[in-house]
Amino acid sequence: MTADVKKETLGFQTEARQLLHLMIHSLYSNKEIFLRELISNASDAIDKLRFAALDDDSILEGDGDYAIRVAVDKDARTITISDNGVGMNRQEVIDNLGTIARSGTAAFLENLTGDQKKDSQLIGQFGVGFYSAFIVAERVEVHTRKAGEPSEAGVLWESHGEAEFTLEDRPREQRGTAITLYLKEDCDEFADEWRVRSVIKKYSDHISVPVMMAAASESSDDAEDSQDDAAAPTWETVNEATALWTRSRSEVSDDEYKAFYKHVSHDFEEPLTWSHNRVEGKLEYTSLLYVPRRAPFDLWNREGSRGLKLYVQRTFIMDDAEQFLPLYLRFVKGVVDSNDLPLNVSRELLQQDPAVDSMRGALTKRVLDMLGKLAKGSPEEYAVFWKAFGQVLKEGPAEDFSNKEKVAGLLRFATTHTDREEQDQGLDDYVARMQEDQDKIYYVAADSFNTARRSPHLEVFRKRGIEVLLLSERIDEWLMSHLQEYAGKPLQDVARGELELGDDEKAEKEKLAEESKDLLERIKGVLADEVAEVRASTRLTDSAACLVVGEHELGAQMRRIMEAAGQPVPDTKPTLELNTTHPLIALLDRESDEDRFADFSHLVFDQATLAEGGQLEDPAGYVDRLNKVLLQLAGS
Ligand SMILES: Nc1ncnc2c1ncn2[C@@H]1O[C@H](COP(=O)(O)OP(=O)(O)OP(=O)(O)O)[C@@H](O)[C@H]1O
Repeated sequence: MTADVKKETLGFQTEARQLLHLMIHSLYSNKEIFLRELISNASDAIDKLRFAALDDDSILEGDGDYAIRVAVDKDARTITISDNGVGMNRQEVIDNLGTIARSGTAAFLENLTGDQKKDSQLIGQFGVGFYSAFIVAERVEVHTRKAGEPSEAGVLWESHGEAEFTLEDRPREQRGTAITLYLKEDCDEFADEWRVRSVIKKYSDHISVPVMMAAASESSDDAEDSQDDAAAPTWETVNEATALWTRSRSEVSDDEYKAFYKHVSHDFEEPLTWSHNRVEGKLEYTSLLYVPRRAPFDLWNREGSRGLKLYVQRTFIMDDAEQFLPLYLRFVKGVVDSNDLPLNVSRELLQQDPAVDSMRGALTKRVLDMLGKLAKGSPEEYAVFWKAFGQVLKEGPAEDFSNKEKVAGLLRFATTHTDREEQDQGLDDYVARMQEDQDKIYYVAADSFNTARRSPHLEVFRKRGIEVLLLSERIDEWLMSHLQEYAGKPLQDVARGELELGDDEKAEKEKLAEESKDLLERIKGVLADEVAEVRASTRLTDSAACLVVGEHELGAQMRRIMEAAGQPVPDTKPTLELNTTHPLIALLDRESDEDRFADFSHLVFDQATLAEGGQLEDPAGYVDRLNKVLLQLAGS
């Protein structure tokens, strides 16, 4: 018979071992969370079974009374969490409790610094799950049997949370999973019934499955009594046990909303804000949407997990239902519970269902309104949001044409108004500060904040006190190409096309062009290969020159990004604009030596390229010419 028992010892996957080690050593100050994690897993296991039973209820073996039971034994110093959920077979136990298969894990582990304090914050972002048992336990036993399989299929998993675990066959009458923690010496508070009750109330009230403990009157500190109770306890429900989103808003406290967020998001931090709504009418559904405080590791991974937990008439259907929100709102977490979708809905069906489309439209508006409210009501919290998710929101105008204006109102920028790197100015702020005769929203794009801020293109704007948005993120120029206007005001790149800030400017420009006609032509002759045109500038006050691209051409910043990505870019030349009042340009005008004139012209062009953060085609040539001029000036 013993041959059947098949006990084997297996090693944890390296990453799992790392995680275990880290967890045990860094989450010490927050021990009680293990209970939340294990109850959360038990509730997920029950949700999964409930869902599987929609197809075939024989899997329930006649027991549809779902419950999670928590039993403590003070003398043995154990706590056991059992559920009658789906359970696991041998292979699933190996896969789930010996490795870490979740996406983002690798990224998480790469981010570890070895600094305990920092790492424990990281782990908070990551969600710890089953392994958190080892924060309080020196040994953990998992006895489980998959629903629908015979009792002989039961498996016992056991580990001290170090390098290995063992696995053996152990029949189990009851389907589902029982996890027993043999508590560390200084963790025996978790074998105390009242302590455990209070932790359950704190974290698991919102879980829709009853979490039960032996009735209070029956368990006592007396060792003998608790043994008797263990034989036939009367169980009573400790948590609220109604799905939180089905309750009315006025009945749910902020703490409950926060606890529920942690359950659905596996985030340790509190959410920034949330929105809970019941919709009645043509479509009936309830949604509870949260905005997290921090970006998950897989935010930039297009296959990363996103989407909402979908329930149909309170039955859990799937995680990560991404059809209910657009990609640029992929940071939103929460639940949607529909009364209209069929219980057997699949991902494929969701894609085709017109009800899903209209829910998506409404949920998108909800999220945008929630963000709008946050921005208005608590700008500091909104700044936290913007730091974490601003770049994702910038994808909005391109992805979601119908909400372009709404999304644009939520964007935040650095501008010349504050001249600080913080992106904290909205377009509404900008529009409110616009000058009387100003009809455009101006921006400059560069590859860093400082390059943008020091751009020669800004000179005339600064002189006239006209505000300019300072853009320095890769996505910005692309964003602007989709945004085009806000509040009826076109967005204008200050480095593009001909600039006329007022009527007087036009006349001035014509005058300048006329006066310096010869010089401009002379330079154009020298730089014919580099520039499309040379003209007198009204943009500059301090700098000698700047480059300008055509109204409909690729911006310089976009061009650099595309080149860096190895993408083909159209072969167009910029226009060189000169500040004809600048002493250097005056010097150029007086230069009669043609060679020196050519060197000077190239220098001016190269400097204009450098000032906007561009790369020189021939940096060595630039250095040669510059040195030549310097030596001449020094008289040698
Ligand atoms: N009580 C349980 N019943 C059935 N399966 C379970 C149970 N507890 C854990 N598992 C399985 O083990 C897997 C790993 O659990 P773990 O808590 O480490 O991660 P997770 O639940 O996937 O992620 P997180 O804890 O961050 O939510 C689960 O996905 C689930 O498949």
